[in-house]
Amino acid sequence: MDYISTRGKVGAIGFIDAVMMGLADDGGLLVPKHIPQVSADTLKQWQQLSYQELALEVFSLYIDGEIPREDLKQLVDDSYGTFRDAEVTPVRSINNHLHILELFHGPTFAFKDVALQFLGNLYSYISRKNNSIIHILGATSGDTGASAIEGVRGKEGIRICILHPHQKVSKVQELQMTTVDDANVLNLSVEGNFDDCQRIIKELFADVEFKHRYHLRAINSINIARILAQTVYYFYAYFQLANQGQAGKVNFSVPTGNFGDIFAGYLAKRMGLPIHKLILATNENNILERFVREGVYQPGEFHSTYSPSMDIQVASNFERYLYYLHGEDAQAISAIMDQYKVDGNIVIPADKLATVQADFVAYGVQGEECLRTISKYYDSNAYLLDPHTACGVAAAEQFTSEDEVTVALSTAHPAKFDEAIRLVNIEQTPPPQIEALFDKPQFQTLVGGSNSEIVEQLVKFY
Ligand SMILES: Cc1ncc(COP(=O)(O)O)c(C=O)c1O
Ligand SMILES: N[C@@H](CCOP(=O)(O)O)C(=O)O
Repeated sequence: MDYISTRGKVGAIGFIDAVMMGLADDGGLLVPKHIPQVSADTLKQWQQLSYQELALEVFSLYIDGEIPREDLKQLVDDSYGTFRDAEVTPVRSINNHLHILELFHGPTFAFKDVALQFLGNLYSYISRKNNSIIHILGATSGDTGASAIEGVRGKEGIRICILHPHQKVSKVQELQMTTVDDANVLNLSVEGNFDDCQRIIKELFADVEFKHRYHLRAINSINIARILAQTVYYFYAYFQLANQGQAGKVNFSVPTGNFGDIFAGYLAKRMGLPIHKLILATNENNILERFVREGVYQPGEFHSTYSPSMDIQVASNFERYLYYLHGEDAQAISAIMDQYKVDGNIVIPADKLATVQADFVAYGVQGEECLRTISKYYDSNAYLLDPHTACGVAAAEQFTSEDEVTVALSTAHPAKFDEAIRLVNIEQTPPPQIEALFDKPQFQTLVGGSNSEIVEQLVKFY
């Protein structure tokens, strides 16, 4: 399988090179040259597979023999052996129309573990096999950082530096990252918001000489491996419903920030999974909702919300979608992204907007509605939603017709966001792993938001 850049200036490279490159060297994002197609017969065969078996099949399509199957199987088994639920990503039925896909049974209680347990092990594998130096640089609004650190802490040959926005992540998220005392981990708490952190790391990755000199590798969803791993649970959830006799139209509702998780759903659909609607849910940071409704992509004012991990204006994976929206025309994307730097917005014509609106429906959830949704499902079903999941569930309510069911992706455990849960007067007992964090010392360095300050820290660390 070959990978190419959305901007057309990185030629066909293999899977491992794509993982190691992270952000494409021309500033674009890597995508598979051809999206593998899964036939109806294959879907039928896959329906009975365990999560691990299914992941092995999906990864094999994209890795295409570059990693021997036995090794890949071991990577998959190691990655999902750390999950607390035997099904890895189980589906819970709430009512006849709503099912919750629980993606938070990994070590850090967020959906990021599904991809980052795998990517951590993959980096370790590549480092051992190819003697490669792995210096991970990532930005987080709270969950990716904790999960990536957990995936590689203490691993030989790997160092990881994570930038998080100072005091803009939940207490549990902060503790999960900063109580790790392994010498290969550096946490930088940056004055600014997540978009600032993400902009800094992208600028450093775009400086190809710097990136190569310091062997910088990505763990954010700019890395194509993240997206591929996240497609697996769309298939798995669909099969779980099919196995329960659920025929008919199946939607997925996805709380969205960086457009990574919902892009994985889009990819699964393009591979042949018969997803009906892809419902895009945002919080007040609703750039993507506005794009789907109006065809204008324009960062707006930053809001701190009850769902802080989705407090994102500049959505990394949007460029991957634009690439498919423009018929895989890398020249067009290169021109659009150059013009975006000048204009600060992207406006698509009416025919393309019609395609967008066929691909997605979107709903922006305000804070009060998010909290109301948490209370509602707690009272009616004794089910506690985290605030990100609540956005997805509120959006599912808007778009699920009588003849449809919606799978709402539950992207985090509510114990990670107790600040919001307390506002609706719900007392939760945190899992012991989370409770234990409060007794541990923290390790982090507070830095200003300038690139030079970050570079100074990185050069010392790597
Ligand atoms: C808990 C949670 N939900 C939803 C999202 C949104 O996912 P994505 O950025 O892939 O759109 C994130 C992170 O971005 C998250 O941490
Ligand atoms: N919500 C994310 C933001 C980074 O997104 P990613 O999917 O590109 O890693 C987080 O929790 O850090």
